[in-house]
Amino acid sequence: MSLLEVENLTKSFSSGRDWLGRRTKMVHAVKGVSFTLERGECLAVVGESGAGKSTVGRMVLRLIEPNSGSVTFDGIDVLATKPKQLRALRQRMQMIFQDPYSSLDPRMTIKDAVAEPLLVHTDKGRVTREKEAVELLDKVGIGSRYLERYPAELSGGQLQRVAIARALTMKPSLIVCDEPVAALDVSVRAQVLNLLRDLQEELGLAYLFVCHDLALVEVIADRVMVMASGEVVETDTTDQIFANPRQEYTKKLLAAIPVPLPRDAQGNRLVAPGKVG
Ligand SMILES: Nc1ncnc2c1ncn2[C@@H]1O[C@H](COP(=O)(O)OP(=O)(O)OP(=O)(O)O)[C@@H](O)[C@H]1O
Repeated sequence: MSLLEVENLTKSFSSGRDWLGRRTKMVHAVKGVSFTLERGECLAVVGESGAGKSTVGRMVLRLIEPNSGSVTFDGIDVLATKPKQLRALRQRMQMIFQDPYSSLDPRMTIKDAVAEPLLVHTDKGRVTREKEAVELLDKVGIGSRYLERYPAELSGGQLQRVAIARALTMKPSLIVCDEPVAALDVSVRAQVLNLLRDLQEELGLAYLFVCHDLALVEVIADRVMVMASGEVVETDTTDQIFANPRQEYTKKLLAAIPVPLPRDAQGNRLVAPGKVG
């Protein structure tokens, strides 16, 4: 049994209103998407803007309710869970958003933000909660001098590290990463990507990695699912997608990568996973 099994997910949104204010136009954002994700695996979801990538990621966590289809996480039918059970389940499948600032409470110190899930979901005492938060922050490269600071006092890269630490507090086995480095300065993207890669290896995490930048995908993903207009175009190992894309759409996406990826004379990539930046 795979960690995550997604079958035939479909989602339409109504957008636009007629002269009476009634919603009219339907956007078919996701049409019959199926895939699996193994424990410890990174599956990238790529495609142009509007392809339906984020909607798929959010439906897996039921942040968006699908119209139809099924999501099975660790044998549990996610779409059938009751609110209390879903809250518990969401601790084991977390999400990291593009904008780390919006995922953190501006009035909470960094240490409290990371310790908060332990307060809400466990009966651990304050000392233990704070100790675990400090350890996690250290693991993501946030030193002790930032513990009592507020989100507004940190850079985008530091905030994304904090958001990652918070996502790890409850020891999830799956993290949906929605464009986790897109909003960061180019100079810190590789560092955060490296961190995600290292954590994946160390903790055996599975990532559903929503990303429009194929250059990043090649570094972190084991497999790639290409989406266009709400549908899956092709899914294959990262090496196959880059070396032998089967679909024209995938070939066009690859051709649009602005800087050719560094390769040796045999065509192998020179930047090994986990060695970026
Ligand atoms: N809440 C919503 N209401 C109406 N339409 C929506 C909503 N969310 C998404 N859509 C539409 O669904 C389609 C897929 O959006 P989605 O954000 O999943 O695409 P994406 O591939 O993640 O693109 P991007 O990288 O630009 O976010 C788009 O046409 C989008 O406008």
